[in-house]
Amino acid sequence: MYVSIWCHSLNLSSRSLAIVLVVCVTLVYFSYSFNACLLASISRTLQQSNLRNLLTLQQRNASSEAEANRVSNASRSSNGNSNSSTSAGPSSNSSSSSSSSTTAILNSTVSNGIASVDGAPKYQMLRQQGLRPSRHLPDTLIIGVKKSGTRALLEFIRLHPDVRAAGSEVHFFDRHYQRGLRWYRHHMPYTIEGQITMEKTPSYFVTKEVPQRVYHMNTATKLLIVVRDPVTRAISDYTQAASKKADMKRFEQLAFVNGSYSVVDTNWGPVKIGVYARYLEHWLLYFPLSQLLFISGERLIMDPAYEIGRVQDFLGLKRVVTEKHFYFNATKGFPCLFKSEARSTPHCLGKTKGRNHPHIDANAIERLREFYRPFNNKFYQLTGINFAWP
Ligand SMILES: Nc1ncnc2c1ncn2[C@@H]1O[C@H](COP(=O)(O)OS(=O)(=O)O)[C@@H](OP(=O)(O)O)[C@H]1O
Repeated sequence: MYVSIWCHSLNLSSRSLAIVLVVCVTLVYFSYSFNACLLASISRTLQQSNLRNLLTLQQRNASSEAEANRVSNASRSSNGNSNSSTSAGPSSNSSSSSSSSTTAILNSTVSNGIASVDGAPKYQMLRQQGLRPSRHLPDTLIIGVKKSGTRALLEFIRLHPDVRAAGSEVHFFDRHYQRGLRWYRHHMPYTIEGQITMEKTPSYFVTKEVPQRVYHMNTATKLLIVVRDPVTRAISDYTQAASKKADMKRFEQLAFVNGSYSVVDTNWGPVKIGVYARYLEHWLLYFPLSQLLFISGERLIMDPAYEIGRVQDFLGLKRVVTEKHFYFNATKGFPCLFKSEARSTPHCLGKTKGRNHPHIDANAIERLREFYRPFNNKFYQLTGINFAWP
């Protein structure tokens, strides 16, 4: 009645009234439906993530008692209890003075190797189910080798729901060691029980102090090492440096002493890093070969699923990341990722990965190959793998 009076007073015809009413009803209907959909979608998302976490936990609990031992091992050695290890240890000489200073740092900075997130409301649901997300020191490190495909490896393996990784290179063991393990742990992502914490800093492989420091953090740390033909690696390293410095000398001028190709400049970083055997020998003073996994940088490009399969086996993970997650992107010239098996969200590494290399004189390349050959052979012998670099 009021509407009719109102319409009369506005001198509207009954047709106009009908149109106004239809528009109003439609608006009310759409607004109601939109809100209902929004609420349903939010609630579905919450339920799914919750369920996924529960499933992950159940899977891990069922399949991996050893994994639980590993986690408790990590906590033990975080407490400075590295003597309880059954893995290969350093020679008594090498662990003397700096060993005790390391232990001092451990004792002063870490109470139990774990930082939990009590009080954060977003974790309330997980806590109600007895799951306590917390930050842990890494169980696994990608220690190198620079420019061999370490970023690709990390991006590929972190597709696995049981792997959580620090986003950027933390450089704890080579640059920030004095900040202590509490600082390091704070840079790790939150994990729930059964998830692996991972970090990659490629300079760890070539930094002298790092093997002993990792050993003192956790003797059971698993080490992933991507290696690539040292000549291509050197050129890649040079290409990266040249991209940051406009007046960089040519590769051939830097790789050899006095500009001739007779003497290789072994003090030049890009050349020096490629003598893998020298650095590996140092790591083997602290860790048995069984704790190291070598990944071929070449094969990581040609057949990423194969290499990621090996990595999952090595880490005791179910093979969740498979060939279904990869596709070859012809524009990029490299394998790229689907972030799920449903082949959604394609993703390639950024522009700094997969750069065009400058042309290098073939004689310079041949001379470098000759230089590396004995070191490569030594590396094959130490690892038991023939990488067949030319
Ligand atoms: N899928 C995919 N996409 C792009 N690039 C790939 C991929 N897999 C391996 N690579 C190779 O990774 C090289 C860079 O190595 P790193 O990630 O170890 O570099 S870094 O040390 O972290 O700077 C990079 O070296 P450059 O080609 O010289 O850029 C690549 O050859």
